[in-house]
Amino acid sequence: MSEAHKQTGTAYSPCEVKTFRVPQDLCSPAEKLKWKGFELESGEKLPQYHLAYTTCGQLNTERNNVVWIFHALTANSNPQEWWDGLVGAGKYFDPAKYFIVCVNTPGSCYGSIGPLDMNVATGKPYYHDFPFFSTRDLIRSYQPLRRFLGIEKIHIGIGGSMGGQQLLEWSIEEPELFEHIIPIATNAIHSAWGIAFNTTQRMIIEADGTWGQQHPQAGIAGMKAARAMALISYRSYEGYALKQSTNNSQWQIDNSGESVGGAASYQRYQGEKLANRYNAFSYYTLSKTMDSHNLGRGRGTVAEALQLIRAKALVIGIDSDVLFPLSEQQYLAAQIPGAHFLSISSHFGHDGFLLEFDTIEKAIDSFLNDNK
Ligand SMILES: CC(=O)SCCNC(=O)CCNC(=O)[C@H](O)C(C)(C)COP(=O)(O)OP(=O)(O)OC[C@H]1O[C@@H](n2cnc3c(N)ncnc32)[C@H](O)[C@@H]1OP(=O)(O)O
Ligand SMILES: N[C@@H](CCO)C(=O)O
Repeated sequence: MSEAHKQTGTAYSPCEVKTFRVPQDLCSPAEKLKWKGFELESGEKLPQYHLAYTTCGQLNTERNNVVWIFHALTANSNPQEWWDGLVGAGKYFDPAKYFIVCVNTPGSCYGSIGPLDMNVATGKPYYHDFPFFSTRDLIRSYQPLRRFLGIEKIHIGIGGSMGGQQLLEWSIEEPELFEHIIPIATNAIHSAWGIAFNTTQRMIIEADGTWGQQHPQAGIAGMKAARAMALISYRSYEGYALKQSTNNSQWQIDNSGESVGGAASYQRYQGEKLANRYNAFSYYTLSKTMDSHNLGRGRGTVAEALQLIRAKALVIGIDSDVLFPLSEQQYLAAQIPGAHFLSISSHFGHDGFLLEFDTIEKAIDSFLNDNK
């Protein structure tokens, strides 16, 4: 454990976003001495990398109050911003009780090593040459941070979608680390259907004439269209009908025949909304990370890999999720020893894991009480 984390105070500590640099911040001289670069599954070696991470609350003296939250495709390391119904003062994951940790995924644009960072080998930003991180590489990059934070056990690991993929990888890589895991709307291996959606998004970005440029805004129009297309897989027919229908009296078309308002403007707005906070390079590379997800790679079969999990597991699915359908979570629960399965009813489809706070909170609470 690092000197900085030997002091375990009891005072409430709000969320703080920090940067962990490897090898500079490796916690022991022995670890520093052993450092020969971070080897990715691809064989590429990074001489250094950094992670943006958020901690909320404090590690208690027994070191048994850790909640590690994994974010999905486009979020950042602060779950108070995107899981505000579950994380924060007075919420289920209250920093007064738990030491909450969340790391921004490498490849993202929210502080961890990403495509707009400088490549030390060239002195220029990586852009298209950003090294490919698999989901397994992501969790391996978090391991030195865990040691730095003095964490030997994680009481609860939780994450949805790509966050759940990382959680499952880590639960297999270090089976004794997690006491409880709650993978939500996720899978054991990324499906042909999911890869088809992600590949199509990349094709849309590639079709943007600016994509070949070495510029932070390259491919941004493509990314807007890709996001709008992907949103259809993140939501559901019912969700659109509920929120975006234009009834006959309100329905209008402009002179070119384009619908005004409703789903048409919603799709455009959502593309713009992402473009205001993200870049096409991160979106492109992280979609490939998601496609690489395969718990069985190098471990026999997917089923054999899942059977290595030792944590108590609650697997949650969302009944209207067309991207990660319930059959994927039913499979996880059938293979993880002793796992429980719960289907949540929601109109929000896959994105329900970011929106159905009350139901998710009740499910977590009852699971933890039953598994004390
Ligand atoms: C640094 C960061 O910001 S990271 C945190 C944010 N992002 C993440 O965590 C990533 C994961 N989150 C998400 O994917 C999304 O935020 C979700 C799924 C949680 C919710 O999606 P949202 O877009 O917020 O919700 P929703 O689909 O209801 O859309 C609401 C927005 O669309 C707008 N909107 C709704 N209908 C329409 C329409 N017909 N036409 C135009 N705009 C519309 C609303 O005004 C609202 O705009 P606002 O976000 O600027 O206030
Ligand atoms: N809305 C989610 C989609 C993938 O789970 C995100 O942007 O992270």
